[in-house]
Amino acid sequence: MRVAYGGDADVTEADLADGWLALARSWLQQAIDAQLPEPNAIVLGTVDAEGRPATRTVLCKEMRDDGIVFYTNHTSEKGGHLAGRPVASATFPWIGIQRQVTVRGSVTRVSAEETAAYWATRPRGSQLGAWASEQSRPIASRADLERQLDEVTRRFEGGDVPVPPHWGGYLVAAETVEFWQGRNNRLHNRLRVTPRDGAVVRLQP
Ligand SMILES: Cc1cc2nc3c(=O)[nH]c(=O)nc-3n(C[C@H](O)[C@H](O)[C@H](O)COP(=O)(O)O)c2cc1C
Ligand SMILES: Cc1ncc(COP(=O)(O)O)c(CN)c1O
Repeated sequence: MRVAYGGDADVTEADLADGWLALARSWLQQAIDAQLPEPNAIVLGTVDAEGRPATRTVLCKEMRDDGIVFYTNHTSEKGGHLAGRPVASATFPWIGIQRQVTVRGSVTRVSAEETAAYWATRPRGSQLGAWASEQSRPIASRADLERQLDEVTRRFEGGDVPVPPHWGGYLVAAETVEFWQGRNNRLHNRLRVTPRDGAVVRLQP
């Protein structure tokens, strides 16, 4: 497998004139228009107490001035990592449009109000799933997991499903944001922005 990159216009420092967020949103829109699967998926890297990295995919639910937001279980493995070392790296792997954006920075929880507002938009089935699963913990069988779902389904029958205390959003602060665009001969474009001072640095590919 050997794919030659290029064909579209070069991304340049001028594309960052309106800041990283405008460019990241425009690339996300291009990923959506190109019908990439799960265009808002990010590969999220965290580190454990010994500094060993771990990655998994989550969905970015908001891109805003101060960073990007995803939702998960606070008692999951990643939740444990973030409690101990509140830093992360998140990559949008838009390989189908020869792009990649990586946001790195400190991680904080979003407010309970913000989590509640997002929770309310989730389908009831996903809400029940968040109650039914002790994310990242072992379970003996699929049947046991389905029993846990039956149990919470009964518990919340006839009413709204509240936000689980173990569930919520995290903000990965945009301390650095790198825009990568594939080019021919592996001479890709890489622009790294530091939003705090607006500095843009071009990195060798
Ligand atoms: C496309 C895709 C999207 C996902 N989105 C989320 C998500 O938004 N939140 C989440 O908790 N897990 C999501 N997952 C599951 C995670 O990848 C992961 O398995 C789970 O969060 C447990 O991770 P952990 O054990 O490292 O904490 C997603 C998986 C895929 C493949
Ligand atoms: C375990 C888990 N939690 C949360 C999410 C995010 O889902 P939603 O879009 O329903 O918030 C996903 C998405 N695949 C998931 O797999």
